[in-house]
Amino acid sequence: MCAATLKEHQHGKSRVRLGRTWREGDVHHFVEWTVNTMLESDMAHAFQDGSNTDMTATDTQKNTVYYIAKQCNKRCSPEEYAIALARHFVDTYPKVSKAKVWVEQAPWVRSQVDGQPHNHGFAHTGAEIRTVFVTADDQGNASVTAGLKGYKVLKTTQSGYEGYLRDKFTLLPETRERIMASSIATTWKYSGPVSYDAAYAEVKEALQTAFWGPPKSGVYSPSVQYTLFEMGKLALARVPQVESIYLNMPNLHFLPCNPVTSKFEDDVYIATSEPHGNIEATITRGDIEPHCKL
Ligand SMILES: O=c1[nH]c(=O)c2[nH]c(=O)[nH]c2[nH]1
Repeated sequence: MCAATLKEHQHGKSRVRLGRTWREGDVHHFVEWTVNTMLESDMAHAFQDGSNTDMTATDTQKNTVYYIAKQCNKRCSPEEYAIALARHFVDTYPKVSKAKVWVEQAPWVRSQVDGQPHNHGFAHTGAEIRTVFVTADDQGNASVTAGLKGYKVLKTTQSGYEGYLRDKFTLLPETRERIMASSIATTWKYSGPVSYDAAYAEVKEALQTAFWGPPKSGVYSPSVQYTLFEMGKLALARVPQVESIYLNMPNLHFLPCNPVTSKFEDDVYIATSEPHGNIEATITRGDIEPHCKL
């Protein structure tokens, strides 16, 4: 084998995604961070001799990302969090000479319902796309289908999932307290001409209101399925020209996280998008009274 010199080396964990809530009474704060770590350390022997002695495994680094988020028990900036994490690595492991931490914060902002800031509802800014599908035939008929996709919404409480079939394949614990998050894709068909901008705004507001509920108390969701139907019903109730509405709502999971020595207290979550649940339905006009009278 030719002579070779090992130059710079480092090892870390990439794309560790976490959700962190801080509950200040009824008002919840929420961040979603994607964290990358890299450790420069005295680990040449791992590359050269195949010995892993004293190595801080990347799995350990990943667990520490969640652990330090748990330790941040007061609302903090991503900078303060990253400093605490980087310091932890150099202070805890003598072989580590430098820790590098990158954090990306997802653009979740507090939502508004009825012009009021919501206690526990959040919307992702910027990703929403308005869609239109039109047909016109040679008989003078036309149809207009409007829509919205990539609209990410989240609530930190007032969501659960219980009572489902259990068999040997079922591992999911039942809960009445979880984060619910989705990226809404929806299309709705108009029965005739309408003021399209105003109708779009009204449908969107109906979907938001049924998802988050009133600004102070929210509304309990027993499943994405139930909430989806409530959303569709409220859109039909509020905008008479909407003939039917299709809603697709992935269940973007934020899983309870037990960071090493501490217990889950509805505070630190493992953010995932793969795999995710996927729920959809088409709702048409009938004699329906929306439960959500808002
Ligand atoms: O609201 C939910 N609906 C489901 O169909 C489902 N399935 C699952 O595992 N979690 C959930 N949550």
